[in-house]
Amino acid sequence: MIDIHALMERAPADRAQYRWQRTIGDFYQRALAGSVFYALGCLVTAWFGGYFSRYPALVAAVLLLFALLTYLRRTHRPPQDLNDRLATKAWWTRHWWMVHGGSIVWCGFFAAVGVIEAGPSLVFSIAALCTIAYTSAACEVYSFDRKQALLVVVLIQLPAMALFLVEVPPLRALVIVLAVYFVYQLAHIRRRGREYDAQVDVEYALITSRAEVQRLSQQDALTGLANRREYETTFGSHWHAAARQRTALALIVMDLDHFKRVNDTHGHSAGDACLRHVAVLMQERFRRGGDLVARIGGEEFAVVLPDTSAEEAVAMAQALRDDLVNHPLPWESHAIDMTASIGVDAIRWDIDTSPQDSYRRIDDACYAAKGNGRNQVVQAGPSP
Ligand SMILES: Nc1nc2c(ncn2[C@@H]2O[C@H](COP(=O)(O)OP(=O)(O)OP(=O)(O)O)[C@@H](O)[C@H]2O)c(=O)[nH]1
Repeated sequence: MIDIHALMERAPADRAQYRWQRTIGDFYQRALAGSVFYALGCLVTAWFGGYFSRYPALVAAVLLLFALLTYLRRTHRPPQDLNDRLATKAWWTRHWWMVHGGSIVWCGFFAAVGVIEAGPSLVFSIAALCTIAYTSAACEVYSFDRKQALLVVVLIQLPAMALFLVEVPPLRALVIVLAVYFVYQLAHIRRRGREYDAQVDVEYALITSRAEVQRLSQQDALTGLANRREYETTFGSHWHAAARQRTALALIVMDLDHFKRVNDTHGHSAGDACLRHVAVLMQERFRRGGDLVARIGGEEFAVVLPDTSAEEAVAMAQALRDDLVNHPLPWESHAIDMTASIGVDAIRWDIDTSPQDSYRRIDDACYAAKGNGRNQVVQAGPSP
């Protein structure tokens, strides 16, 4: 069964795709009960008309067909992968055939009742009321596909109405009433179809704004890197997964040197440009899927490196330090030089007992790098 909330969580790529997937779920669920109601209408009509004894073969055949269609509609589930366009299209077409099959069977039964009764009897009125109820329900539940909804309404009644018009003159008045009601139903299908689309629009707007809110809550607005919150979540989950499997995980903590001077000398917007420049250099350096580059403070950055040994991480940190030195930021007529102090290490499973422990150790190494004269990489040792 397709869960609309789950569908909203997964947020399909675009609105058309969302509508398509939502419609498949709605179609399956809304078509489930249809044949049961047809069967009920047939039972009531047959009961009051004494058809069980007079026309047992007709009643049995109609009920059997409805039972079969109920079974088919229930078991014909939508494909698991709703992104599989071909499979969903094929499912869609087959499912409509099942729905139209029910309409045709009812129309045949309705026509038979009209011919048997040969006039507006109580039994015929029951069948006619059922027909009106079914067409009204079809306008309502199948409005997500206006053409198919129209076809359902046509197939349920129009062939029988044509037959009555020609073969059963006492029923012509009813045919006229049904024809008038049919015009109203056309308008009803259009209106409900528009409402369905409007509802999909609202849901999709909700999905996209929720995705945007989530993105903003994870992203640093100035640089576009992950923010501190996202870093903590990601590093925490990598840390625990790596601790369970005893795999390598490394962390780099980097603090820009004398950044206050950049602001004081060149202005705050130059400082902002430097931070963005550093972010670009870091993203270019750490491209491997799974690596996370984050801005975790004003001029403090972190890089989470899964499956990375201490030696590899130290080499990467050196390369990052070199990147900064070799790529000053072009600013107005000159260039702004930047250096950074960097702490780095792989998680030490013998001494680190939590992600916070690991961070503290490596952050201490970063400050040791500052203390040693800045513009250098220090590999963290055990906490003092
Ligand atoms: N332009 C800009 N500056 C920022 C931002 N966030 C923090 N800063 C500045 O970064 C500077 C950090 O200064 P300090 O903590 O003294 O560090 P520092 O000058 O880099 O000196 P050391 O870390 O000791 O090398 C401050 O001047 C902050 O105003 C920001 O988003 N944009």
